[in-house]
Amino acid sequence: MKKILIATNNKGKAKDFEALFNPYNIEVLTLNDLEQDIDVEETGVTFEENAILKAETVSKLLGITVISDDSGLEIDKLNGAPGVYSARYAGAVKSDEANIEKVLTELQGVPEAKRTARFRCVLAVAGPGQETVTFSGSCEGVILEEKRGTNGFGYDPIFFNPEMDRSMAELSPEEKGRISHRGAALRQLEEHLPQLLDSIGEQQ
Ligand SMILES: O=c1[nH]c(=O)c2ncn([C@@H]3O[C@H](COP(=O)(O)OP(=O)(O)OP(=O)(O)O)[C@@H](O)[C@H]3O)c2[nH]1
Ligand SMILES: [Mg+2]
Repeated sequence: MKKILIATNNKGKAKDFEALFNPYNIEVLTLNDLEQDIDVEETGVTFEENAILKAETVSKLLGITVISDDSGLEIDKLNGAPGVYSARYAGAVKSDEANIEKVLTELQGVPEAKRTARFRCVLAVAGPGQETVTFSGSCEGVILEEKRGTNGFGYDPIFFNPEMDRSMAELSPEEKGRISHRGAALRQLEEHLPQLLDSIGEQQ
């Protein structure tokens, strides 16, 4: 079985990637599976900058081809916040719970029609001797007034997807993959898959 390293420490993302790579018979590994601790500082101001930064840093460090994911939630009423700061919106320590509370407080009293938002995801593929490439996807939705569902991670319980008529956290990983920002970006990456499989094949 081929293996691909996703340059992430986020276990929720890892589950999304597993659902998306399973059909290709590719095993998903993340930075949590390595012995050394790697945490790249995200100094970029766009998803693309951060995705490239994470992929290139980890690829150079390990000398292999990796995929990174930089993603986040943009809420129109909050002028696009939390955006690239989604992971640590409520403070330096990453807490999905505290982030959700902060968003719900900021949107208190805002009617449904003005609670529009989208998830964005940029994937970067970097490898030795290869030009880094990026792929992006987005997913439109509405911020709920309270949490619904227990699947997924991050803001999934308060992100309602009109297409599925459920919150992201009420979807199975496969259902989420069909409509999510990450799924959309990965389908873009599909065109690059032969090249990607070639480069990860050589690192077995
Ligand atoms: O409900 C959600 N469903 C999703 O599908 C999703 N995708 C991203 N996010 C949010 O955006 C941050 C990413 O920030 P981020 O790209 O810097 O990742 P991260 O710091 O969590 O891990 P790493 O990959 O950097 O190691 C995450 O923590 C989440 O808060 C999501 N929330
Ligand atoms: Mg991060």
